Amino acid sequence: MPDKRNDVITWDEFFMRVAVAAQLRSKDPNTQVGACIADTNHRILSVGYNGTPSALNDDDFPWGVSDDPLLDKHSYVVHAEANAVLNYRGSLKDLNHATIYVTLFPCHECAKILAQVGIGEVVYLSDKYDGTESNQISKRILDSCGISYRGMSLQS
Ligand SMILES: O=c1ccn([C@H]2C[C@H](O)[C@@H](COP(=O)(O)O)O2)c(=O)[nH]1
Ligand SMILES: [Zn+2]
Repeated sequence: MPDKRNDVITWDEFFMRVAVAAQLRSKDPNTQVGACIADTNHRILSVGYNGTPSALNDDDFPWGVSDDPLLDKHSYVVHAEANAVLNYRGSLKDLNHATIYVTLFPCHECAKILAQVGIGEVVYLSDKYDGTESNQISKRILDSCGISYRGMSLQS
């Protein structure tokens, strides 16, 4: 009888790899973001990545940045975390105490959404906007709502 495999990847690594796979779908040329929401029973509830609303033709919208909001991609992109919440087909109360795995630390707008649906923990790969205004507001929101957050890295 062969022994069972024990060197399997951790749950953290599994869910983060799902988030990394999701970000591969992003058309953003500068920053691709993926998100995976898992419940306390290690079940994946939802996945999302940053992109324009699906009803828009993303060829008709800018992918660069501009001082003119009409010509700036940020005006049209739905963030990965928001998409992961919006893509969930069940009752939003299922997201209570769930963990979101994100490839980029959530901005303050996403932090508000995560707080509102009761996410319990944020696990992130990159915090490349650490110290920016949005990042500081995001951490203030998460701290105030008792949402824990921690960084992790993936083995290559
Ligand atoms: O919480 C976040 C923050 C940002 N995003 C998305 C939005 C944009 O598509 C990119 C950021 O582009 P930059 O060129 O780095 O400004 O990331 C997100 O999905 N979630
Ligand atoms: Zn965001």
